[in-house]
Amino acid sequence: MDRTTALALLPVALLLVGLAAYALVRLARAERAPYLPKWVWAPLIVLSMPWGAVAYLLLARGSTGPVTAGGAVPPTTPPAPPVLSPGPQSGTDAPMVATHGLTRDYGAGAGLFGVDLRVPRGVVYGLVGPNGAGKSTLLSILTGTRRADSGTVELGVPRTAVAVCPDVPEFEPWLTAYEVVDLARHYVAPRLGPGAVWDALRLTGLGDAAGRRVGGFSRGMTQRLGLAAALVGDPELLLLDEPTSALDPAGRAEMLDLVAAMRGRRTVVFSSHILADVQRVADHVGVLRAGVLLYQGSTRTLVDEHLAPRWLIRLSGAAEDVAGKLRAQPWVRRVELRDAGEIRVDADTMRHGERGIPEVLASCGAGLVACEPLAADLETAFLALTNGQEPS
Ligand SMILES: Nc1ncnc2c1ncn2[C@@H]1O[C@H](COP(=O)(O)OP(=O)(O)OP(=O)(O)O)[C@@H](O)[C@H]1O
Repeated sequence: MDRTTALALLPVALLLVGLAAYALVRLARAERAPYLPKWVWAPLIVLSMPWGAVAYLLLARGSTGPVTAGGAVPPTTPPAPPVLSPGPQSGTDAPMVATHGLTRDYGAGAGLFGVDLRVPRGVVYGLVGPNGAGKSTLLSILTGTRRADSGTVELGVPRTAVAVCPDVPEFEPWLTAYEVVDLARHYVAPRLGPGAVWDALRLTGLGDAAGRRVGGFSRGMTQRLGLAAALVGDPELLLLDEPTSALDPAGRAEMLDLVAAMRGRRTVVFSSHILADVQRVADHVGVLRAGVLLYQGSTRTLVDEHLAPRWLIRLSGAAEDVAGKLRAQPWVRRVELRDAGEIRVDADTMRHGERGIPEVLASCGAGLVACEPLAADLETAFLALTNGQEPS
């Protein structure tokens, strides 16, 4: 080869080497490679220049795309890149979701401020807060559809193992339910067969509606379809925005059972304004107010911490004596004498009640039927934390 030909071919050679180098860098940074192990891709890229590099870049692009709303329809415009430092974390104790100082300031006090979220693996995590607390902002940053001003998000799984379901999922009205979920399968889990589509439809109670066009679906059915589309890829992390908002009581109960059954197998983060629902299925809870995470941890602990020091006493005989003696105790705040020998007592502290009530009952020789602390619920704890602001 003469010098002139060699010089003419130099840019092409540089381009091929550059392409291979770029593919190798992408491969090295990827958590896992599409279809083949990483150690197979590396020599393939080098030895079959440029075809190995081209094939890798095309396939990798398809397999690491953004998580789709409802897991079904690819977004028409790419979402703004969130502040993300994904990378799976090692060890079973590593949280499934961890944010560090997540901030999105909309101005005038609205937004999200320094949120350090920790979602352990395998839990059902309920996100609650009053109107405008920042729940949607937080969820949309986690899903990658909104950008944070500062802070980071770490996910314990690749983004391909994350599925999202918005509160009002939207689908092309002329598609059937089967086609919607099948489309999601093609996009997020082509390795799975049509059986996965049927499983997801049946699980969400849409097996009989598989052939119906979704344009005629009610809001509740559309919400279930969104969940089916999200579940078809067998995600490890499921992010649900108000999953029960459009459902009637029976549909809500079914959806909650479905979510509860995922505990241990998947990690579910869901926002809800129905605190009874959250208390029923969420073993962990995060309480947001004005963009600040006021509490996160076990739902049980939150409720227990706000147990009202209040007891219900049932007596077999006349309760007036006992009520009178209780009123005379310095640690008793309030005594309510009810019909049928029932007394409700508010004490200063749980400890005072636990010790003082049995003493008073014994000193009166009262015929005791029952004496039980009145359980607080998540609503009580929530209102105490948020200064009486209603959840929304
Ligand atoms: N794009 C935006 N630009 C400016 N302000 C916004 C924007 N999005 C949300 N906000 C404001 O940020 C605050 C938090 O909103 P966000 O929707 O995250 O709260 P939320 O807890 O989901 O409320 P809701 O329960 O009412 O849906 C609100 O005051 C809202 O008005």
